[in-house]
Amino acid sequence: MTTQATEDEGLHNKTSRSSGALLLEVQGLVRDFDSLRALDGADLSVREGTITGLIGPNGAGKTTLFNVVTGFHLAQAGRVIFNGKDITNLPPHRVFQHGLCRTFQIPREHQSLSVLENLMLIPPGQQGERLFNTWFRPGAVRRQELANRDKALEVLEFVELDHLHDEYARNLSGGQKKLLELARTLMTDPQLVLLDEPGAGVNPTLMHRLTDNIRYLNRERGITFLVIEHDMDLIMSLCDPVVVMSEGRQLMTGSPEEVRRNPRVLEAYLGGQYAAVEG
Ligand SMILES: Nc1ncnc2c1ncn2[C@@H]1O[C@H](COP(=O)(O)OP(=O)(O)OP(=O)(O)O)[C@@H](O)[C@H]1O
Repeated sequence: MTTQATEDEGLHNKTSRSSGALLLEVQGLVRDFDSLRALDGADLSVREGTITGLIGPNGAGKTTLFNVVTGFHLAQAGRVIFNGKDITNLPPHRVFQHGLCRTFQIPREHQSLSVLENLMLIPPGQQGERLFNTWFRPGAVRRQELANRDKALEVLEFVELDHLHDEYARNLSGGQKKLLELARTLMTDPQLVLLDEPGAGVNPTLMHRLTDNIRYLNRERGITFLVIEHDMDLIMSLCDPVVVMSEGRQLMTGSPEEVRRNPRVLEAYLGGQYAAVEG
């Protein structure tokens, strides 16, 4: 690639990162657990086309924010706007139908189902689930099952788990389970995927595969990502912008470099993870 092309590409990325439409807006979220305020007026924006990072010290409220945005926990105050629609406190399956998917810090695979079956469970509005269709339109149900299976196999090939399609999900390694989690989100053609610590417990080889997949899906399929991660090298190389949370609210948003240099960010990490940010 020529220098000019590289520069043009850099310019294009920079422009799209700063000017893409707002896809997710989190405004003033509050969530208490008994006397503990886990989210204390949390704000966050994700622009279309970005891989946005979400960092912060342990207990900052990152996973709680994911849980509230995706309907797994109720917000006590604040709003979640996705694609211009208010989705605050919708149940998880309704959030999912809007095109917003997530993975979990600890993968939630169906252990006693095969890898392929784990994916075939996913698509919303499966014809076979509706009693009317099962009785009166068995052909349509069968066609959809076959289409789901084809799509599942295609997704498994993409994440390079196709050779394990018949394996029980419980037998996968930690890294393979993370890939399966990503694969599950891809069954729905999502607009935004929230990844909760995709790198945790994943060996370097699978980590490269996972980050390559995320970059490809972002660039070629237009999927936007919001990524919680403690591995600062991964965040700094994959994400732009990076949002920093501390004590239940946003501390700052900036480029990886701006975040790395901000003294308030270092201060927030003092007492545990200073080295991780600095390094
Ligand atoms: N279901 C829950 N019940 C009670 N307290 C909770 C619950 N979920 C989270 N918390 C508390 O809320 C605070 C924020 O937790 P959260 O998991 O959102 O932080 P985090 O930034 O994701 O941390 P980490 O990086 O360690 O995963 C913590 O003090 C945590 O103990």
